[in-house]
Amino acid sequence: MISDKPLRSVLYVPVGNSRALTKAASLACDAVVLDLEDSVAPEQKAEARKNLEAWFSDPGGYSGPVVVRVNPLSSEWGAEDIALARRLEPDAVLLPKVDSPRDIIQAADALGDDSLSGPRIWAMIETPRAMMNLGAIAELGRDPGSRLTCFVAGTNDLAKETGVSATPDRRYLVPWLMQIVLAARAGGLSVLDAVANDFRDLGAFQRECAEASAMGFDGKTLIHPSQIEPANAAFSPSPEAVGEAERIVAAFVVPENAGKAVISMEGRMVERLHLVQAERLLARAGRTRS
Ligand SMILES: CC(C)(COP(=O)(O)OP(=O)(O)OC[C@H]1O[C@@H](n2cnc3c(N)ncnc32)[C@H](O)[C@@H]1OP(=O)(O)O)[C@@H](O)C(=O)NCCC(=O)NCCSC(=O)C[C@H](O)C(=O)O
Ligand SMILES: [Mg+2]
Repeated sequence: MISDKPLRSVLYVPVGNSRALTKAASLACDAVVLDLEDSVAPEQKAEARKNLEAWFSDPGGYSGPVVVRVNPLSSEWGAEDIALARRLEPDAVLLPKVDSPRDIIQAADALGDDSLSGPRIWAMIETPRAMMNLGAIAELGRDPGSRLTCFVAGTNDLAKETGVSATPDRRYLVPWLMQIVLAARAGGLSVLDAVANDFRDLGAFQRECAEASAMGFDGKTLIHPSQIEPANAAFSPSPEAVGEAERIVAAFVVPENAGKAVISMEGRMVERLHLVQAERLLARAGRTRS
């Protein structure tokens, strides 16, 4: 979350593409990632920074959360990108190719001395070293001064760096995706699934979103406007889930259940931890209702 906002659909917008930048204001995504990294060719990096600055001075009516994906700090563009982000103050900076906690600490320092204000940091988990260091990176989420608030899976780079086949059913990637979710929760972080490259096959995309929601992701990163609506639907609580949550809350307030730790409801055991889950789901439903 950026504060308490949902992150069901987070759209990458290539900063080198002015039509796409203009389009952002008309789209129903929960957040945009203005991308200075892989969607911008090396010779267009300087121009893209200018586009980014111009967009910040006139976002064309866009009023949602804004994340800027910078180039890796170790690259020739990283320092200038992060200095620009410090000046523009987006809600968050997305750091690609994070390998270790040191990358986050270095970026947090570059964003300013007062780490409790200014942009938060989202970390892309897309390198073998990040996978091996997941626990230590996630632990930074427990310290608000680290700025770290979100993990974003990057399966294109993970497949490239490991040689794993990115099959349509993601069977070889799913174990790593589950580790990313687990680590994010250990660190109190939000967590977003990777992009689906085949943006014309919306049937496959819906299945991937349903799977990602069941895996515990808060939302999905997207590359095309056609993916927004299916992602919003998949990561919003279903009417059935809302109905069940309401019945659990109601069951705990009836006088005969007052003070009980465990009750029987509709033939199954319901504990107070289920009440906490139900209350969370209802809060999420309230935020995502549109
Ligand atoms: C994939 C695309 C190159 C397809 O572009 P195109 O063929 O132009 O699509 P359409 O003609 O269908 O577009 C229709 C209109 O929608 C606008 N559009 C398209 N994409 C976006 C977008 N991402 N944001 C905003 N608006 C968008 C078009 O401009 C058209 O508008 P109009 O003409 O006014 O009607 C293209 O979709 C694209 O470039 N997508 C983003 C690519 C990107 O950002 N890639 C980097 C992020 S993914 C990544 O890095 C993965 C990760 O790191 C990992 O390792 O896994
Ligand atoms: Mg990547």
